Amino acid sequence: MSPSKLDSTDSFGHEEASVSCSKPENGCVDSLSIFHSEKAVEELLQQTPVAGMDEHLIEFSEALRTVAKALRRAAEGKASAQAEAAEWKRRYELERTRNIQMERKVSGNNNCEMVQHWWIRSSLDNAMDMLRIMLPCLFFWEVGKEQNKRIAEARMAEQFSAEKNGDIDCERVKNSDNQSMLQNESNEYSETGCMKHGIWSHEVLRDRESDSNSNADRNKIMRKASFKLSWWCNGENGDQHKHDIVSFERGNITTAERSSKQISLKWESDPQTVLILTKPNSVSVRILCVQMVRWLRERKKLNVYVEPRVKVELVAESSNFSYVQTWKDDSEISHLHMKVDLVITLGGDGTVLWAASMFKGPVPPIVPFSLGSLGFMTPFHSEHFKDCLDSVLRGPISITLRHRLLCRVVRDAAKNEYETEEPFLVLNEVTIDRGISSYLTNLECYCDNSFVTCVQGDGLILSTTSGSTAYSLAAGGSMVHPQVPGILFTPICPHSLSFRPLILPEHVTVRIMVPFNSRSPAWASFDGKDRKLLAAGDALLCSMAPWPVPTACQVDSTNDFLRSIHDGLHWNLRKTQSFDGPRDRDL
Ligand SMILES: NC(=O)c1ccc[n+]([C@@H]2O[C@H](COP(=O)([O-])OP(=O)(O)OC[C@H]3O[C@@H](n4cnc5c(N)ncnc54)[C@H](O)[C@@H]3O)[C@@H](O)[C@H]2O)c1
Ligand SMILES: Nc1ncnc2c1ncn2[C@@H]1O[C@H](COP(=O)(O)OP(=O)(O)OP(=O)(O)O)[C@@H](O)[C@H]1O
Repeated sequence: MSPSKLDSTDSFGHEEASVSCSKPENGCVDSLSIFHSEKAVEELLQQTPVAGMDEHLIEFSEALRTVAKALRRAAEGKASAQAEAAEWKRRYELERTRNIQMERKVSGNNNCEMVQHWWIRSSLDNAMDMLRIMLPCLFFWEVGKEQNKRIAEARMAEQFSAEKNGDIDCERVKNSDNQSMLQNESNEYSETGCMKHGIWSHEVLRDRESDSNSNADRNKIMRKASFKLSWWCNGENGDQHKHDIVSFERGNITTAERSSKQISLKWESDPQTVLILTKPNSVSVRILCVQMVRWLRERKKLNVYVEPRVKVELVAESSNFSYVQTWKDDSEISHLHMKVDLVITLGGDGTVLWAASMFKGPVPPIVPFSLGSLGFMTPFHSEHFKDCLDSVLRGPISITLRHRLLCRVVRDAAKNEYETEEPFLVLNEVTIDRGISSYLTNLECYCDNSFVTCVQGDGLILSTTSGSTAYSLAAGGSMVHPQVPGILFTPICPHSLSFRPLILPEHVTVRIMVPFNSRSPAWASFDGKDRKLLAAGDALLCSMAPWPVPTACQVDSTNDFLRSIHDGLHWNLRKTQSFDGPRDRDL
């Protein structure tokens, strides 16, 4: 609408009402015309002799001003979203053209590494995913109403369900063979489709070494078992409507998605490949491993992977175990997550830590059997392994998504070269202590660049909530439900009476620095392993990793956690006071 049209409006502003209705054909208001309209409304209102008019007219003119302003803001927002979408589209087209050319080259050379091919497809997928995210955003801007948000959600669900049925999947050869998952965090988001109340994970994988005995099988396409995650609260429907953190429309602040939801894993195709990891030097573990491998292969017809050490043990037991698969060198471990549907651990908590440490990126669901002395993370009993595995393979199962910390050592000499040191992913904690030094450690601690404190004592533990029942607990930290996202900041023997432990939110980056005036260096260790020297000027950066460790629950994460602190630690165990004796009768 032009300003001149507005000039002809009568003094009651009737024509003004058409500002909000008048829209170009594409259904949205052009930002320039809105700007003019708003200006025109201002001018009109100034020209209008307000004095002497009744209150309704004044109210009406105020309302017009508000409407015009709101329309301008909406149009500006939409324009910026459109510009962003156009930029993504342009990048996508550019990448596609480049990749088609590269793909032609790759297909012309059969000896060329498939790695390259997968990487290209993965980049394409990333771009596609961005577009998929941007389009519903645009849709929100244009319509801007609750009801239409629901339509957009339904569209996204349809799209993912189409993928699930293979409409898009056939185009997607996912999970690049790129080993450096840690260097390309965005890969994580291209590997799973995300929905409001669930995640689907379904990938078509090219298995390069599915059967090392058969060359014919080398290029066989292997489909990893697909599953769906959904989360729910006790007594609440999983499809409940998501609340925004802040609702501007009604002026009410409501909380975001609750983090304490139970997560359930439902297989959408049958698991085919299982990796069994075992605690070394244990006779009971070895006996159980033999029985389990046999049962999984003969009864469940599953492919079984074990560590090279275990393969040697199994073949020594019987040559029939030659079907069991393993790897020859450690570099192959980085591909395991692409082949394995399920990991089974036979041991204690240390074996679960070991299993987690093998996956430097996404981790398949872990079923931990207890063959240790404590077992905070090992809820399954080995005597009933057939029933347990039957129900896990059938699904659905409750899982605990255990957060991990991503830790990087940054040397004073290489402050701007993070990639020079390989990062560590810890499931329990990273500990910075005085090692063999007899001096107090002196550590400067920062949280997102804000100074926290200086630790003077034996050291500091930065723990996950899963690790809260391990070393951090022994150092006086709180026990925290493993599904609570957060970083525990627990000093070890601080030489100060007031140094209480902290729990920091999950989104922060903690930086621990050994100051130049420190009398001695410090040592960092990761889940109790891999000690690294931190000299004066060196720092350790620690933040929440994007790849949690999913562990299967016996009942659910809360029940399992409470059972483990009751059974494992005898938490708050006290004889109940008897009924007889003195009473407070006056109250
Ligand atoms: N003073 C201490 O309590 C202390 C000292 C050093 C290390 N640790 C813990 O040991 C862990 C390494 O475990 P490991 O098995 O390789 O070494 P380990 O064999 O020395 O076992 C240490 C003990 O910690 C228990 N543990 C491990 N993770 C746990 C968890 N999340 N919750 C409750 N208990 C847990 C184990 O069950 C085991 O009993 C480290 O990550 C650290 O948390 C504890
Ligand atoms: N597959 C493995 N290869 C090498 N080391 C392993 C493996 N599994 C476990 N470990 C190591 O063996 C040690 C003991 O393992 P674990 O904690 O599972 O047994 P445990 O000490 O008997 O159990 P608990 O701690 O409950 O008493 C740990 O330090 C762990 O890192």
